[in-house]
Amino acid sequence: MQNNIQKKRVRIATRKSLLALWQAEYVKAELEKHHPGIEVELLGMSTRGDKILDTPLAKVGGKGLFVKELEVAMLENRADIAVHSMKDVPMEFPEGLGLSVICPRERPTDAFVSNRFNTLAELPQGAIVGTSSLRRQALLREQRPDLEIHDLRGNVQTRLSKLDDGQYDAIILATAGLIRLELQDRIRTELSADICLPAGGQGAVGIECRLDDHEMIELLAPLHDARTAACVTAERAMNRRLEGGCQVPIACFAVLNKAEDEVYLRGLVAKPDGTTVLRDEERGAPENAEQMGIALAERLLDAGAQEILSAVYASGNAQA
Ligand SMILES: NCc1[nH]cc(CCC(=O)O)c1CC(=O)O
Repeated sequence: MQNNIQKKRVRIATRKSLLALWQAEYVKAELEKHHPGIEVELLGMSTRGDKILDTPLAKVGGKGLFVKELEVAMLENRADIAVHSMKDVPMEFPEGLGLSVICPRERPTDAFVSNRFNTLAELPQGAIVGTSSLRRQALLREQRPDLEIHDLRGNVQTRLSKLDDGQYDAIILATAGLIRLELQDRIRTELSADICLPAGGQGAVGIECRLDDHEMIELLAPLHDARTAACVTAERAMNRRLEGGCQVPIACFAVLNKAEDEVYLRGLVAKPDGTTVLRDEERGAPENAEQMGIALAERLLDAGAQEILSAVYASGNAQA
């Protein structure tokens, strides 16, 4: 195939939240940097996840709540690519679509955000903490069974304004989103991965496109970060084997060492009330990231994860 790229126009499908727009603008700027003269356009869209705001996220159901409408736009050729938070991207793609790029990861941790307290340990008995993620809920309860966890929906700004209204003593948000929106001043502490292991893909941005659009795949290639991709591949393989996404009490987080020859993957499956947290880990070469994720998932299943996940699904507290 020849190397001179013909395509000069790229339409990016994106959600309209400030965080989604930041991510789409980031991809636009990167494309413009690597391909001077290219024309990049943002196509803002609402997804079901954006529209249903009054129901706890874990009960809304349906995979890919935040991505489906963007995928339809690509399949109908109204858009060329979609930019996603990897945490929200389902394990399987519609036929003809796939991830072609994973961008360099932002900080992957969760952040403790409060107007009155500096750390989780400082919270008084029975304090109210806002989060809509079963993973965060379980891991907070593991540390502090006395806390009251209340649901918290909406985009990052909405969640912060609910905190400021006094509805919660503290809330937990992804550090990456706060940094991207220049809201890092709101972070009191970053929760360590030992306490609050991140969700698979957290902090990473991915680009989905039509798999037969070879010109687009070639255009996007310079945005790919192989190091982040190795980590996210291991995390997603674990999630896929557990059939879990970000709406079940599953966490997985991989790091690559400096020599770039070893991936260290940690995973867990928790009861939503935090009384049981099954943790395990795996190390291996980046080329084996996928197999590592599967192996870790299978050990967790053997250790009792199947039972925990079946109970979560049966209670209707998670999307299938
Ligand atoms: N589920 C919503 C979502 N998806 C991605 C991020 C943060 C950015 C990222 O992880 O890349 C957030 C908000 C949050 O969890 O605080």
